[in-house]
Amino acid sequence: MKKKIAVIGTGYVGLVTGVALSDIGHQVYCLDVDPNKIDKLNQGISPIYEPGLEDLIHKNMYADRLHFTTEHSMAFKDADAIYIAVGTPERADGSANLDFVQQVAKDIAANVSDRGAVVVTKSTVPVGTNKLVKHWITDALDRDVQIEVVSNPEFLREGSAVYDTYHGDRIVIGAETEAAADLIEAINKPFGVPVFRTDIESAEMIKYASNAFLAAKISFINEIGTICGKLGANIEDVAKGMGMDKRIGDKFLNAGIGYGGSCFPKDTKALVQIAGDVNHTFDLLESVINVNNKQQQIPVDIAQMVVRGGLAGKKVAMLGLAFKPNTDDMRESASIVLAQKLTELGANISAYDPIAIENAKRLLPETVHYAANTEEALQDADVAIIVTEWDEFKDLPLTVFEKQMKQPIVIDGRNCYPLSYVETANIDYHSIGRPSVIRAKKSNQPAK
Ligand SMILES: NC(=O)c1ccc[n+]([C@@H]2O[C@H](COP(=O)([O-])OP(=O)(O)OC[C@H]3O[C@@H](n4cnc5c(N)ncnc54)[C@H](O)[C@@H]3O)[C@@H](O)[C@H]2O)c1
Ligand SMILES: O=c1ccn([C@@H]2O[C@H](COP(=O)(O)OP(=O)(O)O[C@H]3O[C@H](CO)[C@@H](O)[C@H](O)[C@H]3O)[C@@H](O)[C@H]2O)c(=O)[nH]1
Repeated sequence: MKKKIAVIGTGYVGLVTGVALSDIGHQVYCLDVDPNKIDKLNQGISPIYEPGLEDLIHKNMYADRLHFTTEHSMAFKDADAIYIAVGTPERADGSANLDFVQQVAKDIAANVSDRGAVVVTKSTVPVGTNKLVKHWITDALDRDVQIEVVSNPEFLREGSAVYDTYHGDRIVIGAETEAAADLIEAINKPFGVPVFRTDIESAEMIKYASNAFLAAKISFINEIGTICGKLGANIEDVAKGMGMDKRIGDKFLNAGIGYGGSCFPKDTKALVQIAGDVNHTFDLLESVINVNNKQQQIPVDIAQMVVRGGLAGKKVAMLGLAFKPNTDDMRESASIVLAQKLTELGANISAYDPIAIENAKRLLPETVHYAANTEEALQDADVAIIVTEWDEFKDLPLTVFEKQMKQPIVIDGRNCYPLSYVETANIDYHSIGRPSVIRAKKSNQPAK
């Protein structure tokens, strides 16, 4: 069943969704208000780094199934379904800002075909928003047009977004009517991903609850890691032993310097607000957020403790800037907080990331020097901090730290190397929730 679909917003979610929907055979019009993005896309250039995405853009543009435009009339004309995939950023109080969604609702009212359409919300929105969207559209309509709304939250991860779209664990469809749910289920059928149908409010909540639960798993393991560090236990083994219990599961138990990105930080805060709106204090989630904030301080504390004479005037190499590997996304990356704190302490930062440097330049202190490669970042450094676990760093022979640095002191915020390997190298190595390995003694020391 081939349909005409408009996807509004060509960011990480909208672009991947639009491209994938065209790839399974639909006629897709991706619309964005940013003409630069649309220009690039029309030249076959992806404005974001996402493995596999650009090839799919070329393939489906060539097959004449995938189109990019800033013209609402073109995107909305005869569309069976209109996907909303615009941002829902954080307001100052932590709640979700729905201004972009509301603007799209107005644009739909002004441009939707007379035969109507199903409006599908992919953006992460608070419970009740889809009904508001329907209200916004019908209020602004000057004609009698049939509009249905469907909540279809997105669960893709950046860095593996294309893969996730084809291999997701579930597609959640929250709809008011069977007919609207049937249409969205049929559109997605070629993906072969299991579908879970529910009411709109539950679908909206599934998205926030899922992200909050995953964030809680990370903060939990990070707290256990801190205790392990003080007691000489190894968080990696602890997580492995816990994860073998199928009820716990072995995913999302990697201790590190905390979660970042465009979703977990904002969605956890938004859920605290959503709960607050119905007079519930979400104590557990507030702790999850507090633990995450503390986690980003750990490499700074270690650096202050292990670099003789403090960090003022010292060269700190930061390896990795993106909030996770395989993305150029810098939103809420731990590197931002770290760079600020290190700069305040007078350190000279030399940073390297395989992909995210251009985006980093807009967010990190101006004094940060950007190196062309790992070796340059490490050259004569007094301490190195691994922020993002890119394969490039995980595959690095540890002798590079020995050779390049003034003092081979490595603070690994992502536990990239097995301790057995570190013990063969001539470096001081501190990681998260694992014993430190110190050059002179080469004996295990509990991390502070
Ligand atoms: N990034 C992710 O991994 C991810 C995963 C699941 C869900 N989400 C959710 O999906 C939504 C989008 O996230 P994103 O990361 O793709 O955002 P993004 O910032 O990368 O992209 C949003 C796009 O929408 C465009 N836009 C804004 N207003 C518009 C309008 N009125 N009309 C047309 N285009 C408009 C912007 O120019 C931008 O290109 C958010 O609600 C987010 O929480 C994101
Ligand atoms: O064991 C782990 C797993 C992840 N992280 C960190 O958590 C953050 C988020 O990672 P990940 O979930 O892989 O990336 P996102 O692209 O932010 O994806 C999350 O957020 C999206 C937006 O809502 C959802 O769609 C996805 O399902 C959800 O995984 C990153 O900073 C990771 O470094 C850890 O610290 N430890």
